[in-house]
Amino acid sequence: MATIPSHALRHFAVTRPWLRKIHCTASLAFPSQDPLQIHPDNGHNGDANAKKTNNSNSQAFFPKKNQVLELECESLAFKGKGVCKVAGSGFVLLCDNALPGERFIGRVSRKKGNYAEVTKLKTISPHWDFVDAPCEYASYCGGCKTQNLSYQAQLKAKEQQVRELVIYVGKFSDKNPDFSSIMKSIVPCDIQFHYRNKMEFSFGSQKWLPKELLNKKLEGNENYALGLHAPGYFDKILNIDKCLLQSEPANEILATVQDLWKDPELGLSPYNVHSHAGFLKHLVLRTGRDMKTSLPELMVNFVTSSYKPELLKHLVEKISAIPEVVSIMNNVNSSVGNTSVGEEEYTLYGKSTITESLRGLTFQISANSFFQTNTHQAEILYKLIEDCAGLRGDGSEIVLDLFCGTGTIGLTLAKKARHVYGYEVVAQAIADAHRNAKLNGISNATFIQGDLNKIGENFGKDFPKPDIVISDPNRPGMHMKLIKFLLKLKAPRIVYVSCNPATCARDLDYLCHGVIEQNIKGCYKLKSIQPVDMFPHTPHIECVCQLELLEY
Ligand SMILES: C[S@@+](CC[C@H](N)C(=O)[O-])C[C@H]1O[C@@H](n2cnc3c(N)ncnc32)[C@H](O)[C@@H]1O
Repeated sequence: MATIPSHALRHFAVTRPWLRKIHCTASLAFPSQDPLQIHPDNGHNGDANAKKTNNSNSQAFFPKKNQVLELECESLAFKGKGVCKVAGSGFVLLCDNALPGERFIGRVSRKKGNYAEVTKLKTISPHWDFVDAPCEYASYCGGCKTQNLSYQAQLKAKEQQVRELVIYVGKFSDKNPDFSSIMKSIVPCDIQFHYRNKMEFSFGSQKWLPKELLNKKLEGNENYALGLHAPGYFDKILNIDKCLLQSEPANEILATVQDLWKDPELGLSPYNVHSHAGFLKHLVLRTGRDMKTSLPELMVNFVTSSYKPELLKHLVEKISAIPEVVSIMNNVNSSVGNTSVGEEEYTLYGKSTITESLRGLTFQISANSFFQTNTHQAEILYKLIEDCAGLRGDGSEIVLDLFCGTGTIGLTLAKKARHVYGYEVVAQAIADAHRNAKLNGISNATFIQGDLNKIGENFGKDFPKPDIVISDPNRPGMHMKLIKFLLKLKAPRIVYVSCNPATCARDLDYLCHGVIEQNIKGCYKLKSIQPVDMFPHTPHIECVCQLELLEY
């Protein structure tokens, strides 16, 4: 199963080979042709010669596993990895935690076809836009990969990534005079810390320490850790006392739990993912807002392997004394799986939901409901979606909200529409969407549970032809069945919201240029693509794309 169509990759694989790793549910198979082959009619002849040079260089140089190299990072790519080259060679090596302009010594950890991965050993000279990372864990924690890159440089790197994907995977030529008006500048997030309304911490029996601290002896239950998973490990936890991405009251709760939970008198133990013994699995902190006072209100969710409320009593007493805490929940997940969603849920203190508002609507959020994790930037994102949807506001239009989650996008559009139809695979999210509609007095919205990867011939018969389709898939993007359905449906407008610019570019290519291998014509014109930074310091990029049906 592969995703990026061969015609796009012929060119792109040479300089951006990691794109071959992007899997999705589309059914096209990646051809077994040599990805280094540059085809003369690939539509990017302007660059072909440069890439040929690059190609021959990269073939002349091929590093061995464990080889130590001096490298320079040129840009950031997929998952925030640095794109690096050996001086004088076009060969691409990807490195975690390498930033543009940085020169460093790295060891080849993995060879992958026509590129390799390296582990950074030592920085020779730092990157162009170095800033001191405010978080003490930034160098070790896999969450904020770019905290010591200036925010302006982070934005530039994200914008460049989207632009390259749109050109090389989406096949929208930057020589086209409309290109600069289609490709919008990234919308920055004006709150760069404390923006996350949800954080999930894990308890573990193996504390992870970075190499430089390894000689610090760990004794007794000092091995117990509460924090974030060490990058690349499912069983090792980086112990942390605070996270600069979450709210201040959430940090107060984390610090209170850290102070207390290792006390042997409480009899608490972390869950061991190997032996499956132990009680505490996760601590999930969610920040909402009191609708009357606009002050923060917090939910604390202890995920445990069994239901033993007496063990949590002391923690609950101390945490409930923090004024912002309005809800303490206990999700019991007795399976060997280590997710935070329990098969049973108990309220240990206060109410079972917290509230938040978005575009003037109120949402009730339970421990396991999906809600956009950066509320501040979600306001901006949803305004952009509304602008792109361009509803007339006379209540005559039908909106189809694909991958609707808890219905937030569709509900914010409902007041201007005749009817909204939402589709989503998770039953709980559909139940939340109905609850949210009721809570906001919205009666012109229907939410239906269904798997959009498995749509059949009858899909589309249960709702009238939409005037506007909103599609907001998760990272794998849209399934080929859904692409074909949309190309047949021919709704006048599509707003494609994406959290993965690579699969987004691929799907835009299909919708606008067709699926060449299957002799299917595209029928949309890309009007705009707007990158939005929802998560500063992380590699994530959101995009809002506006597509209009071509007139024949
Ligand atoms: C990026 S979220 C968008 C949620 C929502 N539009 C919002 O803004 O809150 C993607 C949603 O797609 C849903 N989803 C994933 N795969 C799906 C599938 N095959 N069929 C239907 N929904 C799916 C997920 O459960 C998730 O709620």
